[in-house]
Amino acid sequence: MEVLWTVPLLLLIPLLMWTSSTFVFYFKKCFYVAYMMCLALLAIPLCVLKSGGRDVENMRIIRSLVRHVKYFLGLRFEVSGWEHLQTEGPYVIISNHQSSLDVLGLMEILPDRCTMIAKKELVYAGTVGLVCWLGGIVFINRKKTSDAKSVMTDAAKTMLDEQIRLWVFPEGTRNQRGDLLPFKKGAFHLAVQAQVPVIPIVFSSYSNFYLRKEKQFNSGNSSGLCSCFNVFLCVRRSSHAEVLSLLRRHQIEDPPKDRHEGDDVRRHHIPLRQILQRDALGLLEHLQLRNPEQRADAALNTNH
Ligand SMILES: CCCCCCCCCCCCCCCC(=O)SCCNC(=O)CCNC(=O)[C@H](O)C(C)(C)COP(=O)(O)OP(=O)(O)OC[C@H]1O[C@@H](n2cnc3c(N)ncnc32)[C@H](O)[C@@H]1OP(=O)(O)O
Ligand SMILES: CCCCCCCC/C=C\CCCCCCCC(=O)OC[C@@H](O)COP(=O)(O)O
Repeated sequence: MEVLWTVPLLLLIPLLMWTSSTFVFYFKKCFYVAYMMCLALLAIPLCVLKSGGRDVENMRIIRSLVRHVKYFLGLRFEVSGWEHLQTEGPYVIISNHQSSLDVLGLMEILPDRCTMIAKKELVYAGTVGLVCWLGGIVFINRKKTSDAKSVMTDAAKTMLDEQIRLWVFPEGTRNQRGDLLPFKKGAFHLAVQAQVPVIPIVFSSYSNFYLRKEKQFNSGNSSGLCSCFNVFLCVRRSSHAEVLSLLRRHQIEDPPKDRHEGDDVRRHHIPLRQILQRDALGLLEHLQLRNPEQRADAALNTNH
């Protein structure tokens, strides 16, 4: 009896996938969340066996478990600028944040001994939350600046003591408007306090295949094999000397002279944002030149 119901239901899914883009959107999103939850369930014992608990080394396991998920969603990555990540010691990575799908791009290039700063709510996300904790993710309470600041100050120390790299989304929230939100300052304080380089990474706009409001999660590729998901990652390493010279070039106040004065990093986010925008634009132009049919209109806008 149950079989009689199951068969048409199973047939209904491909039919809806074929006919309704909204269904495809929800199906892919649900699949993504459910599958990540299952992968996390698998990752938990592996992490505990490997490290006995919370440890940034667990990110290797998480990374290798997550990397194939893109194939199920029909996504593909193109990465440029790898060489800038091949740098010794700790650094802060900053990148734009469009969606929870960023996790896939992040895991694609995640360097060893690198973990993230995340909102504290994520730790309650079931098995995914537990895995985040096991992977050494630093959780902050965005509603309590003083708490978040002290957690990040501790993180600066841990970075140096344990040679850890930290990935921060300086916009502080997801943003799919095609531009960059004004940066929060924590990532730059972190870099100055730990005296480590900042490496900006730019994910090109997802708008040619993923639109949350319009409920679109397309394959977008006429070949029908998989969607053409071009995430161009522009990785540009900027040492403090570079940041400071940029500050000068933009005629922003004199740069701090040492790490204590360097605590005052209010001004750093401005040139770094420009770097992100300029690099993203450069890459989007490149994308458009190679694939003129693709939209580059969601380029990070330069009017900021
Ligand atoms: C198999 C497995 C499957 C499962 C798979 C697992 C997936 C595993 C991947 C997960 C991936 C996660 C991805 C998460 C993604 C997010 O959760 S994004 C949301 C969380 N991230 C962030 O919020 C970014 C970091 N936030 C910041 O840095 C913010 O600055 C803070 C610290 C929260 C404070 O924010 P705010 O108060 O709103 O604003 P802000 O203007 O920045 O700061 C206020 C003042 O504090 C000062 N300040 C800020 N920070 C500091 C500081 N550290 N020291 C001194 N002063 C500071 C500022 O300078 C400013 O003062 P003024 O200069 O204006 O005088
Ligand atoms: C008890 C169950 C709760 C279920 C919660 C669903 C958990 C999601 C599960 C699988 C997705 C895997 C990737 C998770 C990483 C999500 C990172 C993320 O995107 O966090 C949001 C944060 O950047 C900013 O949040 P807001 O834009 O300010 O809001």
